[in-house]
Amino acid sequence: MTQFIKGQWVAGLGHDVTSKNPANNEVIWNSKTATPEQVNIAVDAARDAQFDWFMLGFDARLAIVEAYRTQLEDNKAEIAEVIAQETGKPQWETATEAGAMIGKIGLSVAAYHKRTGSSENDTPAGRAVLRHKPHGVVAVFGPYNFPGHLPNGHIVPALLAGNTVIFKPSELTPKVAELMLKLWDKAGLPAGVINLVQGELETGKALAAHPQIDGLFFTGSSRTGHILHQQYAGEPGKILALEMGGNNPLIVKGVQDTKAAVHDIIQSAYISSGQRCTCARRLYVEKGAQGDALLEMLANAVKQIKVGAWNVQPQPFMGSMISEIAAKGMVEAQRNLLNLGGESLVELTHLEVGTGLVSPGLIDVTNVIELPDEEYFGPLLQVVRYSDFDEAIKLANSTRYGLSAGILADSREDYDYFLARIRAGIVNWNKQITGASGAAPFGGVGASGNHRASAFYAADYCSYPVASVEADVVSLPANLSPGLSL
Ligand SMILES: NC(=O)C1=CN([C@@H]2O[C@H](COP(=O)(O)OP(=O)(O)OC[C@H]3O[C@@H](n4cnc5c(N)ncnc54)[C@H](O)[C@@H]3O)[C@@H](O)[C@H]2O)C=CC1
Ligand SMILES: O=C(O)CCC(=O)N[C@@H](CCC(=O)O)C(=O)O
Repeated sequence: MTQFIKGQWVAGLGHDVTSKNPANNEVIWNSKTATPEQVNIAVDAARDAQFDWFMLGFDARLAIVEAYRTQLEDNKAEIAEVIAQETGKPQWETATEAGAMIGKIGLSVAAYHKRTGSSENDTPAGRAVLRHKPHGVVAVFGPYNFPGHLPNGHIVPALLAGNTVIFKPSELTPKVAELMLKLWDKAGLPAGVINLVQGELETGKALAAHPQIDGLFFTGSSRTGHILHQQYAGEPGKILALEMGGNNPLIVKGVQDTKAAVHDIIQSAYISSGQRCTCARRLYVEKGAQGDALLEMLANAVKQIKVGAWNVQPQPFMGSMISEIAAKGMVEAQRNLLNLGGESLVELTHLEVGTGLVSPGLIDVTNVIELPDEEYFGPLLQVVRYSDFDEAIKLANSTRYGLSAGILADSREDYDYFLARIRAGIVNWNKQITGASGAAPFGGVGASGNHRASAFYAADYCSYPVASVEADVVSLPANLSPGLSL
C-alpha cells in the first residue's frame, strides 16, 4: 500500500517500480505506480477536502502542522536513515536534511505572517482590508537530491495557507515520500488534505495536466520545468512555481588564505556529490603563479576527498550518486569536455560497477572554445583561467541559467563590482555557494526559475491577495457625485 489517497493507504494499480540503494543496488522499496485514474481520484479527494481545510482557520491548520513537526522530531533518526539509504548521501548530511525539514515549520509560519498576513486600515472610502486566500488544489513535484526537504518546502507553506496537496515525489525516492506521508497521517491531517501519488512520467503527466489543479509547485531539472512551462502556456489562472537547475560560477580573485579558498570551493562543488542545484560548476581562477598555487592545492585536496557508502565509518564526505546511470552520465560528461579540448586535473571515475559511487573530478576547460552551457549534475568542477576581472565576470554570466554565483576575494570593492554585474538569484561573497538559508528567498533567474522564489518566499506563491473595502452598514456618502440626486 504505497499511495495515500483520501486518507487511505491504497495499492498502486499501474506497473511495478522499485527503489534501490545506489551504493549497493539492494532493493529497498517496491510497489506499483499510481495510474492516471488514481491521480484523478487523488485530485477529487483534494478538491473535496479543500474548502473545509481552509475554513478550519489558520490556528487549527497550524496545530496540525505543529503535530507534524513533532512527528519529524520524534522520527528524525529514521528520516535521516531512509534518505541516506535511498539517495546514497552520507548520514551526516541527511541528518542536516532532516533538521532542515523540522526548521521549515517555524520559518513557514513566520513567512506566512510576514509575506501574506492580513492588515486593516481606515480610509475615507471605508475600511481597507487585505487578506490572502489559498489557490485551492496544488500539485507538488519533488526532485531526488533533497527528497524530504525540498518537497517539504512547498508542502508546508501550501497547507498553512489553506491549500490541499497532491504530492508526486521523484520516482527515485519513493520511500522517503512514503515516510513523510505516514508522519502527516499520524499528525492528524484530515482525509484528502494531502495525497501521495507515486510513479514515473505517466503519473507526473496525468497530475500536471489535470484540469482541476489550481497550481503546480515544481523543483527539478530545467528540462522538465520547461516542459511544464509550455504545458501551462495559455493558463494564466494557474500558478506555476518552477525551481530548476543552474550552471553556477565561482570566481577567485586576490585571496590571501588559499587553504580557506580551497575549502569553500570544495564545499561549493562537491557537497552531496555535486548533486545540488546550487553547486559550483565553473571555477574562474586568475592566470599566474597565485592561481597555479591555488589549483595545485585544490587538485590535491580533491584527490583526498573520501567517497563511500552512506553508512560506512568513518563517514565519507561524498556518498554515492543517485544511481549508476547518473554516475555513467558524469563519466560521459567528462569525456565530452575532454574531447572538446579540456585537460583533466583530477579524473572523475566510476568507482564500482552497479553503483552510483564516483570519485570527484576537476577539469581545466580554458581551451574549450565553446563550453557547453549544461548543468552536469555531479562532482565535476570545470576550471577556467582568466586574465582580467571583467573577462571573468563576462564568462561567469555566459549562461542561460542564473541560480547561484559567488566570489572569493579579499577586497570589498571587488565584491561590489561583481555583485552589480552578476546575474543570479543567490550571490555569495567569501562563502560557499551551497547551503542556502531557508530564512531567505531561494530561486534563480533565466533558465533556473520563473520568478517565483521558494524558501522564505514560498508563502507568496501559496496564496493570492484579496483586497476589500468594507463598512459595517450601507450608508450614503457625505457628498453625492455631481449629477446624482437621490
Ligand atoms: N532550484 C532548485 O530549487 C532546485 C533544483 N533542482 C534541480 O533538480 C534536478 C534534479 O532533480 P530531478 O529529480 O532529476 O528532476 P526531474 O526534472 O527529472 O524530476 C522532477 C520531478 O518531475 C517529474 N517529471 C519529470 N518529467 C515530467 C513531465 N514531463 N511531466 C510531469 N512531471 C515530470 C519527476 O517524476 C519528478 O517528480 C537538477 O537539475 C537540479 O538542479 C534540485 C533541487 C533544487
Ligand atoms: O528551501 C530552503 O529552505 C533553502 C534552499 C536550500 O535548502 N537549498 C539547498 C539545496 C538546494 C539544492 O537542492 O540543490 C542549498 O542551497 O544547498
